[in-house]
Amino acid sequence: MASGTALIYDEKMATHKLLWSDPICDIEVPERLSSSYEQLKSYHLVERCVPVPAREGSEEEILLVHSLEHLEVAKSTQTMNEEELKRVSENYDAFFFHPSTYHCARLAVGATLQLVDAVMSGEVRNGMALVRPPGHHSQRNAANGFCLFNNVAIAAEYAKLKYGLQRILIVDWDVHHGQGIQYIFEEDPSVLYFSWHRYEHQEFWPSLKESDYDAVGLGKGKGFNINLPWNKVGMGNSDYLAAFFHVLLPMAFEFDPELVIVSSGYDSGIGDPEGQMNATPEVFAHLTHFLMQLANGKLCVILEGGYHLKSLGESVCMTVKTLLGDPVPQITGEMAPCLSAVESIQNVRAAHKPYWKWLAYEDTSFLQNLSTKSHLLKKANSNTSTEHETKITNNNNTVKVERFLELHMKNILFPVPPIKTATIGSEGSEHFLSEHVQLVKEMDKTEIKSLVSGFYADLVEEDKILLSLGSMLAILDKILKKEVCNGIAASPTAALSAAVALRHSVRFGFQRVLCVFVGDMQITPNTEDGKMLIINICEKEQPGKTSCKHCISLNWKEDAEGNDFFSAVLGFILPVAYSYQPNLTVIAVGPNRSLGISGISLLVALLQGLAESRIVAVIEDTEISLLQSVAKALGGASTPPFGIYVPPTQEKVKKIKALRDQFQQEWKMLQCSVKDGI
Ligand SMILES: COCC(O)(O)CCCCCNCCCN
Ligand SMILES: [Zn+2]
Repeated sequence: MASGTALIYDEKMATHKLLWSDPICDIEVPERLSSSYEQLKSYHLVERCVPVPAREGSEEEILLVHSLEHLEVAKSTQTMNEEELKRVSENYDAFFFHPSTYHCARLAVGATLQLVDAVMSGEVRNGMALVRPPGHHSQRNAANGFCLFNNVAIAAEYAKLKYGLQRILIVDWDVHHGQGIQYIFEEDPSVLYFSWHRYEHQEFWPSLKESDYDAVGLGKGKGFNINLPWNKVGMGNSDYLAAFFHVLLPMAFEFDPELVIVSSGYDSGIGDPEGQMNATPEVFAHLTHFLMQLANGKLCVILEGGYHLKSLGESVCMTVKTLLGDPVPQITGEMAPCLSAVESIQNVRAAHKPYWKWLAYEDTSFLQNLSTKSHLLKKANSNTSTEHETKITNNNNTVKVERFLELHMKNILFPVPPIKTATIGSEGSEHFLSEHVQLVKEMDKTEIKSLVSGFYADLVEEDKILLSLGSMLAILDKILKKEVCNGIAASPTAALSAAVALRHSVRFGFQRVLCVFVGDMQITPNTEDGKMLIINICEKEQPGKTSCKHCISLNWKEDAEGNDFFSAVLGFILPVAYSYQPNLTVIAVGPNRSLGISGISLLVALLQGLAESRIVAVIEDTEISLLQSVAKALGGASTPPFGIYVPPTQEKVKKIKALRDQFQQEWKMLQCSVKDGI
């Protein structure tokens, strides 16, 4: 498994600039690149990356996507004077040429391809290319929206040709629709293109009908083009996360890409004049973290838009920090997607139902009365601004946004704990030690007894159990004191250890502890005070135990063939966990687990997006291979293979839907459809 993060930057790409006055293009300034790079330096992130030089993309590489005519026109501008440059620019929508534009655009293509090579060759695991001019609007025969050559589209064609790839995922989180990419791949089933974009019912540029949710691809490409339109401004962290949980991630895991390329525009971030959205920089750490679990971690992030320099710089730093494997910062804001976002999510899921196994049993009955429904929604949306809208209006005064960004940025980049994972060097633990893991000295018996005597003392009759509790507590203490990021403890009684860990953490002062317990949970601590949230994944209904807000049991028996657990992880566990906003996560695996190792490892990897990646794993000491796989997931040494994808059965989809209906008022990140009767 490759390691390391590439950073590709060449200051020559800052030469391209607007020579005349043009209120549309004047936001695409050279400082976008230089200030992002300076910000990375100021957070000491440049030195932690593997520097990879840019190069000029060759004409042949550019012709993978563009016409010879387009190339020739671009080439001819190098010797033009300002008058001629202005004239040729006027042939395009929102584009400007400078004498250096052609050279810069070739560097942008070359930088992107250098990143693809570095990742595909295994020289690095992932990386980011800071490039301009950007690419996702440019088309076979036209420049458009500040873009001359389509860097990301060329990269996908290049990767297919050079590495024989058959499944490439492009995620476009820029706030504009990358219509260029859509046109290039809309009949191509080997490239899955996902874009969200400000749309406002086709009001917002480029105001295309084909940017709406029902543009699903053409011919063999049907189902491989995903458009998620934002019909209101002010979308925030919860809307973006909901889009990942309920649309992109289930598609991505079913597609199982061999490479992930991000059209990484940050104009979808707070403060940006183009996007007018509310999402804060740390959301890009979460989005990046999710995509790192795909394609064995092979992830290429390519800069597109982003025009508020401070917001852009912070978001770039959040992205690179996460690519480097640092803990993911706590997400801020109310975890509740707005009505308009949920409506778009519901629409795009319905549009894609015919093309995806995970959507086979999607309830699209709302389409029947869509005519009245969408009319009602539009009417409702037009005269009543949702909470987001009001926020954005009073956010509009840039002073407030600037102030927010100043304050917000200070405390984001918290000190990274030096050690990632702690465990006890007890017998048998040598299997799951890896270079990231630090041995923690055992607690002595008296100390343990005092700690444990408070509760469950009667349960602790044997020394063996006492010792294992001591080990777990020694590890847990390191995490609670933030000396390490996460830890793993083997235990003869996982249920008891988990219960002790929960109680100890709450007594230590952690107010919201999430516990995901896989298997039979003999002891269920009292969760009335909301300081714990327990999700118990077990094979069968526990008699007489009904789920409540803070103690949910999810009956799931994994399919024999492979991993069908995605829909539960993505559609239920993560949305509930993100709604709860825990500041510590305990994942425990007891006897009679009903999940496979790959499902549990994927869950551990994804749960690292919570609580600044603070996780303690408590696992039955007989589960040697599970201990190894979870230790790898915690150490970040490798993304656990998530096994063979198996779509959920109708019965399981119904089970998730029933739980979602039961809890979506409490845990609002579960919402992915507009309830009947607006
Ligand atoms: C990859 O390009 C990055 C980008 O998507 O941010 C470019 C935005 C172009 C925005 C053009 N606005 C035209 C308004 C016309 N009334
Ligand atoms: Zn954009």
